[in-house]
Amino acid sequence: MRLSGDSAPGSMNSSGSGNFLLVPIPEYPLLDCVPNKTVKIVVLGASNVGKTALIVRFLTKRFIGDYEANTGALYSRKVTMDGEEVSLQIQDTPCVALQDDAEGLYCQEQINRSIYWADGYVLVFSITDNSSYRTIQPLYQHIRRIHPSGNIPVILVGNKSDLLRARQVPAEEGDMLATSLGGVYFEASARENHEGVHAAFLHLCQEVIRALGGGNGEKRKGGLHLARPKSPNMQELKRRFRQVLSSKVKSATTI
Ligand SMILES: Nc1nc2c(ncn2[C@@H]2O[C@H](COP(=O)(O)OP(=O)(O)OP(=O)(O)O)[C@@H](O)[C@H]2O)c(=O)[nH]1
Repeated sequence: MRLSGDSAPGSMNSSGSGNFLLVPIPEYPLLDCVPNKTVKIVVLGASNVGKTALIVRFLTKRFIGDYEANTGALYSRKVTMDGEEVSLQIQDTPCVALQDDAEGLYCQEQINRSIYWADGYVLVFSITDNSSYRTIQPLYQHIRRIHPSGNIPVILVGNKSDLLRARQVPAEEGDMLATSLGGVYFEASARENHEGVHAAFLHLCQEVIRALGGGNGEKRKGGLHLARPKSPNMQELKRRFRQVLSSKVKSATTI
């Protein structure tokens, strides 16, 4: 589906006009995909922490005030990193939740598939919501169960850093947790700042490329075998585009 701008289906140029471009990944590779350089990232976290807002901010530099609870959209973009073209694929996911006993994690099958599929992980909590922070450790353990061996490129994002007065999670705790997971902590505000969000995604992309050894071959062997997540259907995409193009656009920053 081609909505605006000059991108071929399945690709997004990192430069260009201020048009809002979110293009679904097709089920089959397209000719303009960058061979051997695909970075697959999944964004995970509890409800309402800003997963969709972060992705939209990263891809478009914009913040859209309200999002419907998402069912898991997959976005594609072509970016240039360190002078090389990379096909970046970002999977948004429905929320995960702790079970009542706070031991286990409720994770839809669709999310498990995304975890298996991905090369890198953005774990998001809101600095204003301690329970979303407490979800991160079990979430990481869940990822580990799906990928029992090997390096797991991960970043931890404490979102909503603009809401300082409502802060429930100190930055030091975010730092410590990220370190214990083998990742880096970023505090960001999808609402107020593009740079922080961009820096976080960029860092993860670089980690993924490093972990894949510059190529895109068969990465982690073993673990569960789960099929690639499905692209969102056209109806869902049309709905999301309408939403994005509606008057709810709060910021008119252009790419
Ligand atoms: N103040 C503030 N609000 C934010 C920020 N990021 C997101 N929000 C708001 O938080 C709410 C949830 O944002 P979403 O992006 O839908 O969060 P999500 O994690 O995808 O939510 P689920 O679909 O429930 O999983 C929305 O009302 C956003 O406007 C932020 O950085 N600061």
